[in-house]
Amino acid sequence: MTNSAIVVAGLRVIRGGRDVLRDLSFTVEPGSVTGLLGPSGCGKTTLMRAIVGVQLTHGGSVTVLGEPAGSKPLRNRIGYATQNPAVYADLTITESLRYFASVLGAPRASVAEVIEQVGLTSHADVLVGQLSGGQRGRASLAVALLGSPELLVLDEPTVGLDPVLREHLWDLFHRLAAQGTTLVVSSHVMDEAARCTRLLLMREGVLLADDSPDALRAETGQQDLEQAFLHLVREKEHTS
Ligand SMILES: Nc1ncnc2c1ncn2[C@@H]1O[C@H](COP(=O)(O)OP(=O)(O)OP(=O)(O)O)[C@@H](O)[C@H]1O
Repeated sequence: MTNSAIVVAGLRVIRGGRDVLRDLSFTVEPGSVTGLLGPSGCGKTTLMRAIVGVQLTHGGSVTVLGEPAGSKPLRNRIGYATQNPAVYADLTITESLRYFASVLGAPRASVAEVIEQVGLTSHADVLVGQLSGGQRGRASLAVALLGSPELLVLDEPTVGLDPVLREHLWDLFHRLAAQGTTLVVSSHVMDEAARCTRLLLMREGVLLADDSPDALRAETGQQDLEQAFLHLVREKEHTS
């Protein structure tokens, strides 16, 4: 328990007067790729915000790498890529990353490395404002990778990408995990679930499942993870 990368206990968040996260509890092990999956609006982004410490919470606790979420010692240990790419339109990819590297105190040499990791080397000198949405998203992911953070929290990093690029990024996520990085990756596309070591399936602010893809298949008797998710939804509706 003490070695968990993330410990969430009884987390409650209210947004816009509504209970958005309701008494969530789970742990995330170091070096895992945890998929946060569920329909649009179920609370994935809110949970990620709570993990990185930028979300006002209304109960429970979130402990990250042994520290309270949002505390100062965590600042350089977490990389967070939001759904809205946070890179400057009037700088090139390389210029943007050099800027963020200096802010984070990351080595300048890591700039070319993270650009290569997200498959943007051929666009390194293109202005961010001239990139496609998917390319901008990858530039933002490159910022999150700077400084080799111990925990990467990635909000829908593969949205809008073609299958080849998605494969490339999932390979990268698993390579990073094999080196000890912990990754939490959200998606509302169930076909990405099979790529995770572990799944947190959410619906309406609660966890429907917290298991490996194989355990989920075995538990529900469904090979297809989308069907497994539907099975759990129906089961929950019967019991509530
Ligand atoms: N700034 C806000 N103010 C009030 N309510 C909000 C705000 N942002 C999100 N919400 C509400 O919180 C709930 C959870 O939103 P959240 O963004 O966490 O969902 P999500 O699962 O990440 O969705 P998506 O997959 O569409 O990104 C939604 O009902 C949403 O309407």
